[in-house]
Amino acid sequence: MTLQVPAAVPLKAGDTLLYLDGVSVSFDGFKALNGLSFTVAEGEMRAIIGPNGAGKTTMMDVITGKTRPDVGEVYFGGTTDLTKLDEAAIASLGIGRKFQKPTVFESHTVWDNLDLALSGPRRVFPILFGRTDAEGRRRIEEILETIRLTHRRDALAAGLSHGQKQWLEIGMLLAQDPRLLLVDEPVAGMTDAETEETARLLREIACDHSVVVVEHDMTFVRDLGVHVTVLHEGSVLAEGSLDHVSADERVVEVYLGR
Ligand SMILES: Nc1ncnc2c1ncn2[C@@H]1O[C@H](COP(=O)(O)OP(=O)(O)OP(=O)(O)O)[C@@H](O)[C@H]1O
Repeated sequence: MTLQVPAAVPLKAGDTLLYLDGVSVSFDGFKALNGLSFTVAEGEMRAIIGPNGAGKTTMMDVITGKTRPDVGEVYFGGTTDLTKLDEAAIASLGIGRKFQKPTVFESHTVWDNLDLALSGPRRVFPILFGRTDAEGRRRIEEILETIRLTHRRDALAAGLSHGQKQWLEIGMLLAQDPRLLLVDEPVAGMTDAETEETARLLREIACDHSVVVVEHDMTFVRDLGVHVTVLHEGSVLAEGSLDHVSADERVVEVYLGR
C-alpha cells in the first residue's frame, strides 16, 4: 500500500468536498475546459447547466480520472489530489458516476442488479449462492424504497420503463455507498411524471449524499431547488440560484434564450 502524503494541499481546498481550480483540457489545441474553477461543499447538491459543447462531460471525465487536465488542481475531500489517481482509485474513494444511458443488467431482476452492485465484484460469489446477509438485504430494501421500485423487485430489468431503468441505475450507484454522485442528464427521455419524481428522488438522496447533476431540462433544475453553475466555453459563466443565473443577460444570451 502506498502512503499518500498530502504535500502541497491548497488551504482553500480544505473545507470542500470537491475543489477544481484553473482546470484546462485541450483536444488538438481546442480548449474543452479553460480555467474551470468551482467547489462543491460536503452534503451539497449542485446542478451544472450550459450549452452543448460547454465542457460538462469533460468536467465529469476530469473528476473521475478518465481525462487528465493539462493544468489545474482537482481535490476531493480537501486533501486528495484526483489528478494523481486513476479511474479505479477515484471510484474507490467514493465517487460514483451515472452516465446518460442506463447500463443495467437487462436479463437480471431489479433485486439482483442491486445485489450485484452492493459492494462490487468481491460479493459475486455469495450472491451466486444466495448468501447475501441480513444487513445486505436490509440495504437493498431501503434502496428499493428510495428508487420507487419496491413493487418491481422481482421484475427483469429489461421490462422496466426508461425512467425506471434510470432509477435502478441510481440505486446501483447508491449500493456502492458513494460520498459523491455524479449524475449525467438523468431525465433525458423521461415522461413529465418521471421527471418530477426524479427531482423528488434526488432531493431525498441529497439529504445524506453530495450530488452533482448535469441537466438541460430547466423545469427539472427548478424542481431540484439547488445552486446552479453555468458552464460556457470551458469555464464558469455564472453561479447562484436558478433565479439569479436566469437574470444574467450573458446566461440568457448563450443558453437560456436559445
Ligand atoms: N475526445 C475529444 N476529442 C476532441 N474534442 C473533444 C473530445 N471530447 C470533447 N471534445 C470537444 O470539447 C468540447 C466540450 O465537450 P463536452 O462533451 O465536454 O461538452 P458538453 O457540455 O458535455 O456538451 P453536451 O451538452 O453536448 O453533452 C466540445 O466542443 C467537444 O467537441
